[in-house]
Amino acid sequence: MRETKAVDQRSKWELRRDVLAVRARLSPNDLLAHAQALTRRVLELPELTSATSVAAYVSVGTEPGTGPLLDALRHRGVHLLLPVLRPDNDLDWAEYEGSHALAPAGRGLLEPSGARLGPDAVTQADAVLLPGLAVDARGLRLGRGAGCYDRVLTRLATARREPARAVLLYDTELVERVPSEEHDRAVGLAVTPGAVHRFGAEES
Ligand SMILES: Nc1nc2c(c(=O)[nH]1)N(C=O)[C@@H](CNc1ccc(C(=O)N[C@@H](CCC(=O)O)C(=O)O)cc1)CN2
Ligand SMILES: Nc1ncnc2c1ncn2[C@@H]1O[C@H](COP(=O)(O)OP(=O)(O)OP(=O)(O)O)[C@@H](O)[C@H]1O
Repeated sequence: MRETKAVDQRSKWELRRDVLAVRARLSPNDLLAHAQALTRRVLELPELTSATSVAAYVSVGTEPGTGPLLDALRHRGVHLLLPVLRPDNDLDWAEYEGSHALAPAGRGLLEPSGARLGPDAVTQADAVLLPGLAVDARGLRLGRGAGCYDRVLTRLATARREPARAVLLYDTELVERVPSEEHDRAVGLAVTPGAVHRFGAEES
């Protein structure tokens, strides 16, 4: 049991390293083109066209770009929540009030400067957009390893909330299997610049 855990941790670490190495090779032009394509696909999702409140995040570095998406959703009148990383790796939330109201935070993140609404604020969202490094055919995702979004998914389940949950990735980050642990919970969707993937119960 202990040994299996150690093997899983190692394979998670290796997959994270490989994905980040591929991302590091993206040019500024690639990043822009992918962000635009991703924005189009997310905006077209029926789950998003009907949403009045969406929990999203501000992409940084070589992550699939969410900047244009945040502004388009805000323009639609959507109430947008953005995460604020707490010292215990849980996420607090604050409203997106435009790019001028984002401030540099720890770990290279950009966070909203407005009032903190508390970790439970995410349970009020109609849709949650999650960062990630890979997702598999079961909808299980691999994140950066702090467990922030594992906690979010647990919090939604505890509150018996089932908002649409979509992880935003590049096309190459859909894999057959990610190493998973008992605390991992599946998401229903993965959106990449090239496609929308639906998993499990949300499959159509
Ligand atoms: N843009 C964005 N915002 C986000 C996340 C994310 O993945 N991306 N998060 C997702 O949970 C939460 C913040 N959690 C984080 C947890 C760990 C690290 C981290 O390990 N950073 C590295 C440096 C960044 C890198 O990987 O290049 C570090 O500090 O060593 C970053 C964010 C909420 N906001
Ligand atoms: N619901 C939870 N509550 C508290 N801690 C949790 C929860 N889920 C996972 N964790 C802890 O978070 C740590 C990292 O988990 P894991 O490797 O699955 O992260 P990840 O999915 O890659 O990252 P993230 O969720 O931040 O994107 C683990 O040590 C785990 O114990």
